Amino acid sequence: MTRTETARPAAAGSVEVRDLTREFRVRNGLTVRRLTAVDHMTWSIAPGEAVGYIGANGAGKSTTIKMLAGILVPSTGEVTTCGLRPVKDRRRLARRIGVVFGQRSQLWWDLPVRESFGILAAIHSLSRGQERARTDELVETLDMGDYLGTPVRQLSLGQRMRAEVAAALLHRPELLILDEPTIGLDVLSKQRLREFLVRERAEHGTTLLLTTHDMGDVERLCDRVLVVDHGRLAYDGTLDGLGRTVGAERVLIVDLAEPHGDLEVPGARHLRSEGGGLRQQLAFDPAATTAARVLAAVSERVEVLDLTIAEPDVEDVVRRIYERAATSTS
Ligand SMILES: Nc1ncnc2c1ncn2[C@@H]1O[C@H](COP(=O)(O)OP(=O)(O)OP(=O)(O)O)[C@@H](O)[C@H]1O
Repeated sequence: MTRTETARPAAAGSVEVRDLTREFRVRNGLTVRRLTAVDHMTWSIAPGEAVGYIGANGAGKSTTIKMLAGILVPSTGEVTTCGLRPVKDRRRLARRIGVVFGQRSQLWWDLPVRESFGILAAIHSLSRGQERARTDELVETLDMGDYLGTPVRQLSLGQRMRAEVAAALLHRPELLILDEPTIGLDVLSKQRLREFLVRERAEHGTTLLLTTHDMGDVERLCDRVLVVDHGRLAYDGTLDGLGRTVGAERVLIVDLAEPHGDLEVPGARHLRSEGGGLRQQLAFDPAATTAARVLAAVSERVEVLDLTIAEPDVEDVVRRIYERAATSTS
């Protein structure tokens, strides 16, 4: 937290969800059926935590987030965001949270980025001085100087996402909610955005809640993971714990100097070979061994020119959780 900031209230950035349910009426021809998108969920997030909210397509993530932000009304149950009732206190809440929906822009499409920031600063009643100081800080850390004068519609996806995140953080919210912040970004843009978010949290103690299908986001940014499955909470804990719970594997991909038959090394499972054995993939359980140990074992046998470590895919992890849930209830 910076020295210039005023003390934050006790509930700063917290979220509390109790028995939260949201149903939709879905029309199919002449029939209307009820769909439970969020199903009696109970969990909370403490001030300053960084939480990944993950689950398969249609699991109920966006619906939950919309209720936290006051965009959707719960069917039953309770939600408290930063100590406020999101729908009733929506305007007060808007001053205390920042929301980025990857697919939807909060910027003015035809205006230069700088002007969008100016409008948002006015909406949040920032003084000229506050606006300038905060914009300068965000422009520098997010490296946006080159396109501040460019209309939003002309920005690349990576540039626009940086501008979206800056827009959401302009008023220095206690809670930042990001829905798929890195979707469609190239590796460098993802890395930049993640580094920025890590720094922002460290400096301002901002609570972070993000939905993502990219395990890298969760790994780099989150202390805790909530997994949602068909509107219900399926897991609450650390990412390591999640990997252990479902036995999520990582994959070491090695490029060899010479073609070689399928590599068999202790602690790893040969997945596939390509290029006549020049590139090989080995799966390993990060709870049981490390990438360094597997690589050392490979290097004893062959000369390695290059390597990559593939993270477990979030969909894969989530699928495994469903499989476990299905077998434990059958
Ligand atoms: N306005 C709506 N009307 C009817 N059904 C809806 C509405 N919004 C969401 N749903 C349904 O609710 C369920 C949960 O949707 P939601 O968008 O919350 O999922 P999600 O986990 O965010 O998925 P994704 O990862 O694809 O974004 C889905 O079956 C979806 O079709």
